[in-house]
Amino acid sequence: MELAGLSCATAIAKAYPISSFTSNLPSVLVVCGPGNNGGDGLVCARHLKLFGYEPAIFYPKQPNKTLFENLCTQCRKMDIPFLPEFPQEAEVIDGAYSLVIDAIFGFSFKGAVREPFGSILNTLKQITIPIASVDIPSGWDVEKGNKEGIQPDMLISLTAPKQSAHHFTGRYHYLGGRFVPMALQEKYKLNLPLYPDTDCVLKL
Ligand SMILES: NC(=O)C1=CN([C@@H]2O[C@H](COP(=O)(O)OP(=O)(O)OC[C@H]3O[C@@H](n4cnc5c(N)ncnc54)[C@H](O)[C@@H]3O)[C@@H](O)[C@H]2O)[C@H](O)CC1
Ligand SMILES: [K+]
Repeated sequence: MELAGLSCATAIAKAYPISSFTSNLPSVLVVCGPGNNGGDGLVCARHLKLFGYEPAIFYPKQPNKTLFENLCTQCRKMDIPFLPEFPQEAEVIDGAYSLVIDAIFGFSFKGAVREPFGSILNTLKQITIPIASVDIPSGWDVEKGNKEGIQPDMLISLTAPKQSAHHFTGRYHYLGGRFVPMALQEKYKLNLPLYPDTDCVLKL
């Protein structure tokens, strides 16, 4: 999770460098879901802060587990605010932030979206600032995607692109999570591209 979150922040900093924003402290809204995809989001927020961005986190369903509690503690100690509620108006998000990180659901998402995430995703469908999705655009079927769902500007595929990545039409697709042992890559015929040097991300 640490390496996944670092990969996400690194890829985001490459696609949206601070110099590309009008503000030199670009505000980033990181929306975290209840599973490990949300954990990747928490780690990503921390690294974005270290890279000079101004992240704020919305984390409505926090699991009662030490791992996630510790990740939250680290964020708080780095003065990253946790929003008490989600801005329901798309215009409010467009006005307050430069970028949204979607760390709501990853590969374990299934069925119809339950609240509060249904309303959140509906609002995210209306914003005009770019969305960067961690691993899978939230609300998409892992294999089939979702034509009616959010359409992110960026996708960071972790470990390996999932089947639904074929439906991604945004500008930036990165691979991150350089931690799969060779034996596993061979066993599952992952056929992963080579990362350059010691980089933790690769633009696809
Ligand atoms: N395992 C790995 O190799 C790595 C995984 N990483 C990241 O982890 C996610 C997958 O995490 P997981 O905890 O399995 O699940 P999710 O975060 O995708 O979500 C589960 C969470 O969501 C709830 N849920 C499921 N469906 C719905 C729904 N329809 N409505 C509302 N809520 C739903 C469910 O109850 C759980 O609470 C993977 O994508 C990566 O981001 C790391 O990359 C490290 C390597
Ligand atoms: K996601």
